[in-house]
Amino acid sequence: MAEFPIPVSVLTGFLGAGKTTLLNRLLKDPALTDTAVIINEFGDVAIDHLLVEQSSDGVIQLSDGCLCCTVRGELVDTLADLVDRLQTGKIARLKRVVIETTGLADPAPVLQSIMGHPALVQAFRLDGVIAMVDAVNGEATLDAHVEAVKQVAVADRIVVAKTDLVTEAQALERLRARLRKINPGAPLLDVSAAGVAGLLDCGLYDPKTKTADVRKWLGAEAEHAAHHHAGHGHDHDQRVRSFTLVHDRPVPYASIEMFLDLLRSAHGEKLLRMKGIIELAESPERPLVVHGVQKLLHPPARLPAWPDEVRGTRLVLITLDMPEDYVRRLFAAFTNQPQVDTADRAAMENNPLAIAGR
Ligand SMILES: Nc1nc2c(ncn2[C@@H]2O[C@H](COP(=O)(O)OP(=O)(O)OP(=O)(O)O)[C@@H](O)[C@H]2O)c(=O)[nH]1
Repeated sequence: MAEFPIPVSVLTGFLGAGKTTLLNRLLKDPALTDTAVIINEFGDVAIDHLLVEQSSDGVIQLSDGCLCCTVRGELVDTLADLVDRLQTGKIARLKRVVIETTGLADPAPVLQSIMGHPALVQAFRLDGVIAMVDAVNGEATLDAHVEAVKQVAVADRIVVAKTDLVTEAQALERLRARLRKINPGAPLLDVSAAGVAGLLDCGLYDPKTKTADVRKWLGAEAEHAAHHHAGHGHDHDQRVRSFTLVHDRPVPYASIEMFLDLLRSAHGEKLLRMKGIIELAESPERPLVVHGVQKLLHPPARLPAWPDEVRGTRLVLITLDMPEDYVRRLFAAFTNQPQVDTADRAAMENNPLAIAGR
């Protein structure tokens, strides 16, 4: 049987970045037995060579015990089908699902289709997003396609592949620096060092151990936000911003809920990723971990205790073309922080909370 919710890892990366190559290697690790691999292909993207044969129902039992399926239609249907097979005993065990997305995909809709589905959200939980970047073509891809920048921005882990093909060490270092800048919270791994241990179980919150790796990425993000300069070049990268919202006192749940609702309804598609820890007024001893991708918020989880001595609310937002000033004002309004009045009229007019006459 399976222990629900089953962790789902999403492997993204541009066309030819090396996703299938890495996946084939990872699948040899005994830790990945009873894993279902779902290859999310659309349109005329070539069928991946992982699939040696097609079975009538689309699910193949590989010799090592893994299941493999290609999705041409709805990912949701395939996942629901896996749950059905488990429950009817057609599949004996299922420990994990890995979804390899098509190279052009924005991973957010994939994540949303799982986490936004009332039944699937019971059966599956997002473990993490792994983005692969090709060391040879990475820079050009990031320049040409904002989707590639988004893939990197939402990732929990970034893997640089084909480093063996790069002859110029400086070029590789430049790419690494750029990736760190787009997403400072995610560890950056060389494909040669990327194994199951570093890539899976990489989500923010682990329901088994009831712990969250909050401190690590919050620290990195905060550091990044503090040193974020306009920089130069890389138009797409410039559009991606990360910033941290901090409040030192407990916040009522209703305020946080309203803040998040407004933020998502006004700017959902600009909010690439949000992660954070919240000190609730109702129960300040047990921090609330929130974790979202675009409009979608994962079911918030409560930690049994604070991971360290730092209390308060810290929310990190990774955004694309989002007016930071608006978000800061909105957050300040909900956390009752006195607002510093600036001459930024546009921001005030855009603020649904702005009180007339003030
Ligand atoms: N030298 C070298 N070649 C690699 C590496 N990783 C992948 N490749 C090669 O790059 C090509 C594309 O790799 P795939 O693993 O198919 O890439 P993919 O991301 O799955 O590609 P799509 O499914 O088309 O998006 C293949 O010819 C691989 O053999 C690497 O680390 N080093």
